Amino acid sequence: MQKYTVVVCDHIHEAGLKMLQEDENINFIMAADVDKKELVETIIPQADVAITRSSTDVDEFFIEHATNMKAIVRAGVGVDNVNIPECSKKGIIVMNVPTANTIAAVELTMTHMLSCMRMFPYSHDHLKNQRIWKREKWYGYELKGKKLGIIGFGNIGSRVAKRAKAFEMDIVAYDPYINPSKVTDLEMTYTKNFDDILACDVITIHTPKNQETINIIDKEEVAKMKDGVVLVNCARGGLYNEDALYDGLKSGKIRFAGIDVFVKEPAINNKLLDLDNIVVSPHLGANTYESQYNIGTQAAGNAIAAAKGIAYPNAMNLPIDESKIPPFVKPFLEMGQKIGFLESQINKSKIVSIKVKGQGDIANYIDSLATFVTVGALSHSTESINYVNADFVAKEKGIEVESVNLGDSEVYKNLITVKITTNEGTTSVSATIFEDGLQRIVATDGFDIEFPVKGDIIFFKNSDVPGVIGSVGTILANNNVNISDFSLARNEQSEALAVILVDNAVNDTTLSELASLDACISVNYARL
Ligand SMILES: NC(=O)C1=CN([C@@H]2O[C@H](COP(=O)(O)OP(=O)(O)OC[C@H]3O[C@@H](n4cnc5c(N)ncnc54)[C@H](O)[C@@H]3O)[C@@H](O)[C@H]2O)C=CC1
Ligand SMILES: O=C(O)C(=O)COP(=O)(O)O
Repeated sequence: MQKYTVVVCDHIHEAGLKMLQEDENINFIMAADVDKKELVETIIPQADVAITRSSTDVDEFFIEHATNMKAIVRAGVGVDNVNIPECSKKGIIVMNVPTANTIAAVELTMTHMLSCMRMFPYSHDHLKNQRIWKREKWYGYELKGKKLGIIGFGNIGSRVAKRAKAFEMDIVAYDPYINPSKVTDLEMTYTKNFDDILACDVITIHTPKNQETINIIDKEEVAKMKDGVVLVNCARGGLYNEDALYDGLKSGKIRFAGIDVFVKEPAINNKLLDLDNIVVSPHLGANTYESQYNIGTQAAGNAIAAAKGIAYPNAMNLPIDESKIPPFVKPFLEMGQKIGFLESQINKSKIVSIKVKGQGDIANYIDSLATFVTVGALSHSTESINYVNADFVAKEKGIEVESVNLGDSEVYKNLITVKITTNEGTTSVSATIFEDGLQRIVATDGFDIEFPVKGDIIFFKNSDVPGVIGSVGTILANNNVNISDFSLARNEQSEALAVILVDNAVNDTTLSELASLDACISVNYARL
């Protein structure tokens, strides 16, 4: 029985572990307590799939050792510690579990916000640990009537907004990547001006960590804020520059901060911990039983599916999200791959360029189509090629891949044309899919000729003189090759092309005999 190894690199809910344990095709290794260097050097090389959380960096060191890896499942949302481009180069699919911990992160954000307003952990400590009853020391502020600036209005940010509204806060949201109505429909203020956020009483951030968002709040932004502002960060360390945060808290410009995440975790030596006006938690945004149950079971299910090659839910580096494409696109992608494969067999030499043109609605998916064509074109020369690394492999091999959207199609509803240039020449194939689902090539190398995209195909090009078809038929018959379909076309240079579909594989002797006919210009053979 085929067995796949799934390595669990960080702690996930036991219900997820049970799923892995009970699947007879899965050999599961629990490595959450293994030292990270040892994990990478000794266990990761065995893994078909790894499940990780924020404690395991999927960096170059990790990826270098992931010699068998098909997929990585990030059991959570943020993938800032996963080097996705390097994974793509190696053909490793990266998946996350995007919404399973939303509520946990939302509720932790509210916890921090309220804790900051009432200095709750400090009054708690005063009474519980220091046994001091001093009510006059602990005056706080109310959320009601305060302006809350939310940076990032996605799954978490938008839900924080709804809860804050229930506390009668005025919400101002900054997120350039959403439709403003997502905010205004909730009777909240949408802004494109970041200064509007800086003018708020309380600011919370819920964006991914990337080049655009790192240090989105730095010294300059803190300087523009209201005196006594409260800052909350339950997204990622470094979105608020930690030095700016420290200085702002130290000076009192920032009255209080609620921080769940740090640039370097575990953050036991972070200087922010020395301050008296900060509430901290050790990256607990996702730590509820409900959320960890959801994440653990979803991550395990997705890891099992990926290990078996059945599905890659929430894959982040596939060329196309299959759940979001209209049904007519997928057969075109499959056909594009077949055409790439077909053309690579006609000119068997180094590919220099691949040009993919689309007409009709399919033209909107031309980049994805180009990826599938590339996979097909390189599949016999590059064993490790797949949809994830196709673009990188092509670049590495110096192959120029171009995709062109030609807009509307005149004759066919949708038409794709694939032109592949090698050191030995250029081939071009145009194809469509008819209403009945039939995949047909409708032109090749300037000949208008129609034939199905399947089977064993001989391309016989000759000078257009009498008697050639008979001779071709005789050679094939003498070699026991049965013809299933025969199409013929001529061009203006008095050349003819016969595309002959045959029932069985054609050997080199047969092809040489065909090539030796006087009228023959070229013979090519492809198997799909
Ligand atoms: N502390 C914790 O344990 C947890 C932290 N997180 C963090 O929270 C982040 C957000 O999570 P979700 O809301 O689920 O993600 P999401 O993808 O639903 O929302 C992110 C939002 O940020 C917006 N955005 C992106 N760049 C922006 C920019 N430059 N300025 C303003 N807005 C921008 C996006 O348009 C999107 O609406 C995650 O990326 C993760 O890093 C998530 C879960 C738990
Ligand atoms: O899902 C996220 O982005 C989180 O930050 C949660 O991280 P964790 O899985 O708890 O290490």
